[in-house]
Amino acid sequence: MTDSCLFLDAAARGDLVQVSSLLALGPSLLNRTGHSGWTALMLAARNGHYEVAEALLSHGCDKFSVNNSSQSAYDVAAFWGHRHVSDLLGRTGGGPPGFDLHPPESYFGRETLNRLSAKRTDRVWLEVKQSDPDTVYLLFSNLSPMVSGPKEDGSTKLCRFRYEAVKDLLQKLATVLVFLGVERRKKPSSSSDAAELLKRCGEKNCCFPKTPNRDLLRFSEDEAGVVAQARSVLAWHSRYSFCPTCGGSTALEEGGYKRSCLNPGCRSLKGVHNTCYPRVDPVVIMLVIHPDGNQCLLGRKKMFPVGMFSCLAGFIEPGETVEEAVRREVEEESGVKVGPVRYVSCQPWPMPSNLMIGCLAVAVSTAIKVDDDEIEEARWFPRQQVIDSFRGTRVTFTVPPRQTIAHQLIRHWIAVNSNL
Ligand SMILES: NC(=O)c1ccc[n+]([C@@H]2O[C@H](COP(=O)([O-])OP(=O)(O)OC[C@H]3O[C@@H](n4cnc5c(N)ncnc54)[C@H](O)[C@@H]3O)[C@@H](O)[C@H]2O)c1
Ligand SMILES: [Mg+2]
Ligand SMILES: [Mg+2]
Ligand SMILES: [Mg+2]
Ligand SMILES: [Zn+2]
Repeated sequence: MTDSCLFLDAAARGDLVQVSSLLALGPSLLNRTGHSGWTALMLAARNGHYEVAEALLSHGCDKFSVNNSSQSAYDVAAFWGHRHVSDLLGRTGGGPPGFDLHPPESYFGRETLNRLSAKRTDRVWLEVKQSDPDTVYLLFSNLSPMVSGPKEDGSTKLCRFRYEAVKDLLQKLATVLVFLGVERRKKPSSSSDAAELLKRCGEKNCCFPKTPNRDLLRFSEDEAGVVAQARSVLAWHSRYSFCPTCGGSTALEEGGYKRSCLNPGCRSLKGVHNTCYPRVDPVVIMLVIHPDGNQCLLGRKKMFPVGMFSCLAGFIEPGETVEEAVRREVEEESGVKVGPVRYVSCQPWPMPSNLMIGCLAVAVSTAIKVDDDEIEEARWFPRQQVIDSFRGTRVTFTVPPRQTIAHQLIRHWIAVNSNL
């Protein structure tokens, strides 16, 4: 083996002693490249060898150089999930311009409220807060929030009300009241603010939108998180009005976060039962990457807008891990077999109450056979074709809207510049 090969091999194995001694003899080895343009730093990054990466950096190696697939060492570490190494290397801008490496905070995922869950059992506190002139109320009808807009740019805003405006509504038997929390950043409140809110009660432009899938994507990030929380809890109330254990009537408790059975003999009253609390359904959503690293698998359901392709997704079944659910759903829906699975980020999806668990998954087979019941078509899309779709140049298909985790996962893959 040449010194160059020995050096690259030692870096890939994480052999700090050999890396250091070879460097002492031949400092020019530092930025030497081997197969496919990989440097020692990239190989150390690939296998998560922190100390070797640190030593190479301290000798002044070029951390910005890229291999034949345009990956920097940072891209390699980030793709393989070696967070400690990618943090060490810092952001290098390895992905194409316009593609951020870190997946952005998810739409529906921002927590602007402190839920103060401990206060849910404090009836006196809740009652005082109910009539507090500073308390803000949001109204929902058939799980749609009352909004003003849409404005010219298509965005909408939640209509906010004060106690005076809603106190009659609160008396109605059918009204479900949920305590969402207190604002983390207290906005400077002024009397004119309160007057403004009251005035909006009769605002002409307010309405309850009818198409949740589209209309719920029109909020600011701050409001989307509140809408997701409220809508999922209300959806649970609307579907679980009777006790799932005995079919008896139930009463709202704990600021709208619990329904207790009114039948004194019911088993659900003994011990803690998840049937009494709002439910969340975990769903895996995954971008499957071709074994060649340069294509991804996207599919379309019949109901999708014409030309749109998205990540495959499916409900996690009882007794299943995230990884197993990813493998099962991908094989069911596309016939493709999946090996390694890595979690990327998640998104609450309030239609009605899913938690989308976003993963990258590496395929170990490539033949596609779709499940016709669910998927109309699934295809391998080359990286460049996906980039073109995002950029709006030579568009051959459309990606889902930016508010969806599907969109963010695909973007993330482009940014990490994967080439296995
Ligand atoms: N945010 C996003 O980017 C995004 C993208 C894709 C899908 N989604 C959401 O993910 C959800 C699941 O995806 P899918 O439809 O492909 O799942 P899926 O592939 O598991 O198929 C859905 C079918 O599974 C059955 N099912 C099993 N458990 C269920 C449960 N708890 N609730 C409802 N149906 C259940 C039903 O027969 C249903 O028709 C969808 O409801 C969709 O709203 C979100
Ligand atoms: Mg599915
Ligand atoms: Mg399923
Ligand atoms: Mg499925
Ligand atoms: Zn019961």
